[in-house]
Amino acid sequence: MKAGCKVKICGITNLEDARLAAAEGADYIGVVVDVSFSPRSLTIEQAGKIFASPYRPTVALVHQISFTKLELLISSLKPFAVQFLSRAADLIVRAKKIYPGIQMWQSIHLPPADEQVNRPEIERLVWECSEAGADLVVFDTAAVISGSKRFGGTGRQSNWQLVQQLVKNCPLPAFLAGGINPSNVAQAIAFVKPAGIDLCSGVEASPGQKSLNKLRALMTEVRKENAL
Ligand SMILES: O=C(O)c1ccccc1NCC(=O)[C@H](O)[C@H](O)COP(=O)(O)O
Repeated sequence: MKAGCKVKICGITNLEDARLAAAEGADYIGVVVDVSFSPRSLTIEQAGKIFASPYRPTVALVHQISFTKLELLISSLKPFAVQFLSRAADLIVRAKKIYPGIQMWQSIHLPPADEQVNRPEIERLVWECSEAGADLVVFDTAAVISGSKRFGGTGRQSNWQLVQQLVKNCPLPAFLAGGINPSNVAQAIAFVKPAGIDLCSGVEASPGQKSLNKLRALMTEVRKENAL
């Protein structure tokens, strides 16, 4: 991975937003596939056009997927990477043998900043996915929204002091996600020093629709930080 903080714009639901994110300078785009608790989720069929588009390496986000469904997803979409929102060490071991050219990313969820964290458990998950052969981890926030637990797309920050330590000690490249937006992205990059940032709701006009102004404001801040 080249120097400078990478940017993944996630929760892309349509081709125009994929084009916009690429034109504004994002490095990756993310599409949530068949995730019941996401308002931005697409079926494999709906996601096909975005994965076939030429804009940016595209990551498929999945939750509690079977190996058979994972094979179907990979053969249909040919993603740059698969990002697992639930624990997936066993799937990663199997998938790496059959699809060595496809990156396997693991989301690791922390609670919102004002809640207690089980740090040894988080460190164990990092170790587990590293041993399994994952290429990258994403430290994201899980939170209860409107009565149900959401593993991503929450707009909530976790404890960035803790993430700073986790990133520093992580054996894999680590991205920061959760509640990043144009007004806090400079602090996120300068303080946590992640290999990349991953965001969704902070650059939207409404759920599932990206905002050109917010994307542009975000990328201006990222470029300033990357130039320091
Ligand atoms: O975006 C969603 O709707 C979503 C729902 C369930 C799981 C993951 C989801 N998005 C994945 C992402 O990678 C987001 O960029 C990440 O969770 C951060 O979201 P946000 O706090 O909205 O920036």
